Amino acid sequence: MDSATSTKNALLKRKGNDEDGQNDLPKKQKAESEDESKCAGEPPAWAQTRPDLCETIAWFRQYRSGIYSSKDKGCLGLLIDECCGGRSYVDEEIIIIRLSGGYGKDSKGNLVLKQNQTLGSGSNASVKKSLLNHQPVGVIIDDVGDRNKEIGRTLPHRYNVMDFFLITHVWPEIIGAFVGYMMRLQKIDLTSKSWWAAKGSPEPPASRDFHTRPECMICHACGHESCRVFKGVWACLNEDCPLFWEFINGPPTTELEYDPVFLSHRFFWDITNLPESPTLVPLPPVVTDDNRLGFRVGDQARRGFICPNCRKCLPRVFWKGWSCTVQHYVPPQPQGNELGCPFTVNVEGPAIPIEDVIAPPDSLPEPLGRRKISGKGTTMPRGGLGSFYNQPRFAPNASEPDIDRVSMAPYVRLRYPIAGGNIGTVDHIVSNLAINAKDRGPNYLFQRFQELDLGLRRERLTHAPVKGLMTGHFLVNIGLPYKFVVSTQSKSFSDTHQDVLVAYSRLVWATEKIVAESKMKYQKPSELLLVCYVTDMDMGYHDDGENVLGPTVATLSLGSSSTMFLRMKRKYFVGLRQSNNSAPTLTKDDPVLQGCQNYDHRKALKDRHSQGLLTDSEYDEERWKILKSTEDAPPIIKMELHHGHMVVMNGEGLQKYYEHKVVPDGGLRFAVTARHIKEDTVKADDTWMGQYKLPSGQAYNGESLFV
Ligand SMILES: O=C(O)CCC(=O)C(=O)O
Ligand SMILES: [Fe+2]
Repeated sequence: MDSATSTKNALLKRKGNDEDGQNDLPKKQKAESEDESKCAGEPPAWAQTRPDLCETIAWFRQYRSGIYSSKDKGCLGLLIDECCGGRSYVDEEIIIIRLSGGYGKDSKGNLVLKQNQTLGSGSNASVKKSLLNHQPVGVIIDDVGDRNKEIGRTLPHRYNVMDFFLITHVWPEIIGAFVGYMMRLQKIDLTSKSWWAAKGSPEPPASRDFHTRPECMICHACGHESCRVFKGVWACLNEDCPLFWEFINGPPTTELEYDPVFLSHRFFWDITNLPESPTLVPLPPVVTDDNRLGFRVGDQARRGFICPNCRKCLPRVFWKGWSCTVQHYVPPQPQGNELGCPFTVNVEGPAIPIEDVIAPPDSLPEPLGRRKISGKGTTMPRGGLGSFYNQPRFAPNASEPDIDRVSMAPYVRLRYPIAGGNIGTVDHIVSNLAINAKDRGPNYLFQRFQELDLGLRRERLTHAPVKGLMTGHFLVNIGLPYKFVVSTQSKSFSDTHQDVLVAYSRLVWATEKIVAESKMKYQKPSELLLVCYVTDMDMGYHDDGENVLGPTVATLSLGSSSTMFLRMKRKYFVGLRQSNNSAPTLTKDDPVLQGCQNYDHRKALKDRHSQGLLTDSEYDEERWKILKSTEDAPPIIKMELHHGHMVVMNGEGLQKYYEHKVVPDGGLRFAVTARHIKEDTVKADDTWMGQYKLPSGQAYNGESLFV
């Protein structure tokens, strides 16, 4: 047995003896055992939240399960957490863990295998692929408490990158009542000491035995060869054999322990001959004038890097660039390990000209009447009214708008009424080249929004499926705090640059006009949200929050184009609500909106119920007969939003019953949204932040600013 093996056995033994009378130990022994519970070094990369890790480590873009794989290469990365299985084992160079799939919690909350596993599909097939291909697999170890149970040591951080490993064995076992698979991995680099080895443990041996292999035996029933995995016992490991998991000499009398040779044997790999040598951790780039744009808004803009000082994963959080700062975290994010490191990669540079993000317009505006519906595959029209009208591209099933060239001239107004009574209206207000080029108009604002220090950053979502998940875009909130989606630190209107308020005044003009027509009471916007998108950023389906908002929401688009979709929320479209994997329930107070699934039938039932012809339970029973939780509602409105355009959603029902999403084109784009926040939803101390009176000279009149 080499010295590495004896350390390991010590580790294994200690795992079982954790609480064994530590207090009675003599001083020297106690100090040694305290060292045993600490790691010898620091990980090459670490993160406090899973999203930070997944945005930074290219071989582990897996937000939920423990295995990340690619279709071609198989398993690329895995996470060792608290539930790696009963017979799991971790030492300085070897890891033995279960494969995933088929596990669930029993009545006591223990994770148990609930069905047979196979290697035929999903992540288990990817493990097999990596085994056969000698694909390096990156491993991360997670410490949820103050000590990872598998390794028996306190790890320095929550998520810790270990190293690259190769999968050496995959075999089936009986786990509880079912067949489950296990795998053994060996660290690729055997020359340097692993950072997770015990503090004070010896260096790895200089020379290694690469010849010894575990003892193997051939099963007389199936002819398969299986190696000795467990100490003192042997069983056939061919799951198709009648003698599978039948131990010769009878079932083991004690708990199974790994055979020392199975743990200690090592394979030699010529690293240069492996299929590829991926990068373990990405170091920060050197940003130059030549490559700046790519990091600022292009292909590299969403990459994460490792801080060279403290090795923290740095996802792109700030519009200005990458920054290793405690401000990445907002309560209730973990507060530990905040090193206050000053490292930054700044990507600020000269403003990107508007011409670079919108294609040059082919011509001046076409006469509005000559509209052609474009065919499939045409590219997004850019550059103003002329090209927009050449290719209006309404979504299939989506409604066509009424065109109004007068009431908001020189803007053209496309009005989408929402079917079914009192829901509301959506106005798409189309600008043109002349409007965009006017003094302090959209072209100017696009430039200024890049030059001003607006404080744009990605924020942690408050109701995220994965803790720490960030918005897919940069944002900053002005005026009253708007906390529906993210807990944003708001800036008051009085602390906001005049140029931002120029955008605000344009939205005030648009909303005043539209609300006046609707005969609703005008509620002035008291909040302004600036959203900035670069490559790969978007905003999925959401509503803006009918409980905290007045009924009017208006957005000004600046820069690159995008498409906005509006659809009925699923629970109203199908009449059933379903959260996660739970069984569907009937939508309470189903309004049965025009355009929902089974409208006629559902409406007839609702009418009979409200006339007292059906009791509550009869109504529910009848609904269960016809409602099916099938698909999401198709979008009823699809709007192409180009530079300078505005959208006004007016009506509470639009946020309550409908949801919208924005799919940007990929270039730099700002969306400026004005909302009225209900004051009773804001802390009294904060109300001053939303107070703002446009000084004379700042109100927009539809042409240019009054100056
Ligand atoms: O990007 C946009 O145009 C709209 C953004 C939006 O829906 C929002 O901020 O809630
Ligand atoms: Fe929105």
